[in-house]
Amino acid sequence: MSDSYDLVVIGAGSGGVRAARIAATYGAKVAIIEEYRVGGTCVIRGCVPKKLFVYASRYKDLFEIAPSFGWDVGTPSFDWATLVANKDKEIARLEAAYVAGLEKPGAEIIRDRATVTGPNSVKLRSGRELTAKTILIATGAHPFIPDIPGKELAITSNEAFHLAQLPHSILIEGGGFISVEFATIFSGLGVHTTIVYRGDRLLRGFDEDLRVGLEAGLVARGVKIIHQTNVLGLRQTGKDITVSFSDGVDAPFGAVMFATGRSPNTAGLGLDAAGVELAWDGAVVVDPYSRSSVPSIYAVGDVTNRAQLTPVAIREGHAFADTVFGDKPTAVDHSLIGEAVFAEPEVGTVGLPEHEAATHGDIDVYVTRFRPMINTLSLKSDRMMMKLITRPGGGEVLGVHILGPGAAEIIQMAAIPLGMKATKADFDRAMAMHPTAAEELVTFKKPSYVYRGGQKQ
Ligand SMILES: Cc1cc2nc3c(=O)[nH]c(=O)nc-3n(C[C@H](O)[C@H](O)[C@H](O)COP(=O)(O)OP(=O)(O)OC[C@H]3O[C@@H](n4cnc5c(N)ncnc54)[C@H](O)[C@@H]3O)c2cc1C
Ligand SMILES: NC(=O)c1ccc[n+]([C@@H]2O[C@H](COP(=O)([O-])OP(=O)(O)OC[C@H]3O[C@@H](n4cnc5c(N)ncnc54)[C@H](O)[C@@H]3O)[C@@H](O)[C@H]2O)c1
Repeated sequence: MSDSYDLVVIGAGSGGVRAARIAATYGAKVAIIEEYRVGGTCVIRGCVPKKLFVYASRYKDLFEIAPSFGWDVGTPSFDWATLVANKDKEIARLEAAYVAGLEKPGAEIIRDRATVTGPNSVKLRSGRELTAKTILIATGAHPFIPDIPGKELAITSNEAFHLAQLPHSILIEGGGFISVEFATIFSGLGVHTTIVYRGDRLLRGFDEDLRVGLEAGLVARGVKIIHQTNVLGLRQTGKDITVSFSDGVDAPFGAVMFATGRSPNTAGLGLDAAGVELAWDGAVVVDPYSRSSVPSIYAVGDVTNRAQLTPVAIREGHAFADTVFGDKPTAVDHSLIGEAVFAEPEVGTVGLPEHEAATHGDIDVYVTRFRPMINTLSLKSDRMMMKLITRPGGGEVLGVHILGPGAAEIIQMAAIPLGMKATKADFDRAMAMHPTAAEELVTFKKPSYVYRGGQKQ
């Protein structure tokens, strides 16, 4: 096999796989190097296994309301080992599909660790050296772990997917996506779950009503939330880990998990030697076409820290291949990225949150809260929240925020009219589907409140 390529991709995750596959389809000679498993974080230890675990955890809620529909489900029991084994089988199937998707158009998969040795050269751990007209850095990110005594006793999301058994209790540090999704998973599977967060409310930056509703929903499911507190240190005490908190309290937990953000994988990659500019956090600095400060080196996905989401990495990888190998220069538009948090209750959001929209001119806000129909026969008191933020008088829709069952699925569809700059009148023209939760989005009559000159009225 020759060692010179049109394209060498480092990292076979969401961004790298898409870029390699499309470049190969355009006729480029492509090698893609992966040190762990093809598919990357999303497939192997991110989105996909996480969502499978979320499904598993949601049975708890369903079992609770089952009697209200006449079902007697006895005392349900749960087997963690079965879930992990079935999840692993599905991940192996997906990995094989990703390998086939790369091999079909002729990309060569090299299972090794790569470092960059120059603008057009890459060295593998095995000693093999490759040259490439273009190098794509798609190495992703890794969990950031606060530098505290005993940090090695804690797990991150990486380990959470392969625990030998569920702990009796878990403390999760962080107030972002991974913290709330894993709090949902662990609490749903019967683990006493506590979140410790340095801020005053989870999911900083999200619309305030989503944040309030999410916390209420997690608490209703038995998750304890400690605010404005940090973990200062961990020590082993018998089978437990004793945590020292910044408020002076010490407490034991069966496990401790850091969900404190993810840092770009650039350390030891040789990018500095090649002259590639990195940001303060180690991210590769790129232009709108994902080109780094070295013209032959590009970067896509989490390693650029633009938005650490799989569809964004995929879009960037595809645009890179179109630009460099398809004669179609394509810049990715990062201005409207919808987000879903697969917590319980689920969060879906696209466009401006209220606190931001209110600083961008006058707005009307339509909000509704109601009991999801699936809960109406039971005593479950969860509320669903839907919010539409528009320009005054039924103008352009600026934001849609949903908390509750199906939020992610609904928001995926709401992202389409928002991208088309749809108005409230456009929403209202759609005939409602009844009975659904999403019909609320097309049947709002009067604003719940408005902002004029930045003031809520
Ligand atoms: C627990 C968790 C849940 C998530 N859930 C979601 C979700 O629901 N929705 C969503 O959109 N996003 C989710 N994400 C984020 C998503 O997984 C990432 O944004 C996405 O995987 C980024 O793709 P990437 O191609 O940039 O990097 P990755 O998918 O991380 O791929 C990078 C690859 O590069 C390899 N690599 C690194 N260095 C080298 C080297 N030197 N040599 C060879 N190979 C190397 C790594 O082994 C890895 O396979 C989640 C992330 C986590 C951790
Ligand atoms: N559903 C999804 O789309 C999904 C799910 C999981 C992860 N992701 C992606 O992966 C990224 C990483 O997830 P994450 O939850 O680790 O990151 P995050 O940025 O969402 O949250 C990190 C949290 O850790 C806290 N934190 C950071 N440094 C800290 C420190 N030194 N001490 C204490 N707390 C600290 C932050 O305040 C924040 O609350 C997300 O930003 C997201 O882009 C997406």
